[in-house]
Amino acid sequence: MDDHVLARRLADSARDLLLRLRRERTDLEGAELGREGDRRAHALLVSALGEHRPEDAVLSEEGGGVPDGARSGRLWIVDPLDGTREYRDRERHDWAVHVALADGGEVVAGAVAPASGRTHDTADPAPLPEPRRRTRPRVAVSRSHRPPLVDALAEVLDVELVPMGSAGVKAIAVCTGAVDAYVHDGGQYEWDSAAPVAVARAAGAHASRVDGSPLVYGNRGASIPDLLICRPELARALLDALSATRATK
Ligand SMILES: Nc1ncnc2c1ncn2[C@@H]1O[C@H](COP(=O)(O)O)[C@@H](OP(=O)(O)O)[C@H]1O
Repeated sequence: MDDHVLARRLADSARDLLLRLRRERTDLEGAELGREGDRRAHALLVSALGEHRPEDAVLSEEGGGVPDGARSGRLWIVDPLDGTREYRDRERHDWAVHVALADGGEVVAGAVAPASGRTHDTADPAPLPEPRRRTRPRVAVSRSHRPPLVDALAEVLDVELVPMGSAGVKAIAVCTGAVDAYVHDGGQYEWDSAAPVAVARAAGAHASRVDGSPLVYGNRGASIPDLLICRPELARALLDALSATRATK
């Protein structure tokens, strides 16, 4: 099984486990349900990676820190449950499982398995749909950690902000054309963005830091606090507007 197919199978298995857990464990609510989901999906992913890729390092939101030498070698970066807040609410479907592989600091494979709808991956990526004739670009933004930078962006560029949970779900929204961009700032970790970046790039989208610099994985501390994923034809305009916004902050 190649890395792309493995990423997809693991993300799908963990997503199925999380859906089953939420359906069957009606005794669990709120934070307890989120914790149990995080714990069980993490255990599944780490055990399967140990079986299929015993030589590779693993970085998980629920695991220990960044392994030594992670920046130069092969590093699986997983978020067993992205959008934990949304998962706790049985009515919501904006959460996902992320599985990505970085090699030498670059993401090279990945999958995002959302609670509903199809898994997006690097094994069989669908290209971005043709640009729609919209007057205002739609920009996905965190619903619970809304960055001031994005509100400031909306003051210099005529965009519609679309709040939703989960970085992976927002990246998929770019891939399907439901939105044109996803902008984040103010804090995030490598497991939040690695798989979303892998699948968005495989579909032909632009992905970078908000200042246009490259996304490099396997860093000590695992922090990558900001992110821009967007349709390629919007990248220049958004980067220029973000630069103008940051200059006036
Ligand atoms: N300011 C911040 N600091 C740290 N993590 C943040 C953050 N803003 C968003 N995140 C994380 O990024 C992921 C996507 O966020 P959001 O759903 O708000 O868009 C979530 O991961 P988890 O759900 O895996 O904890 C969330 O915790």
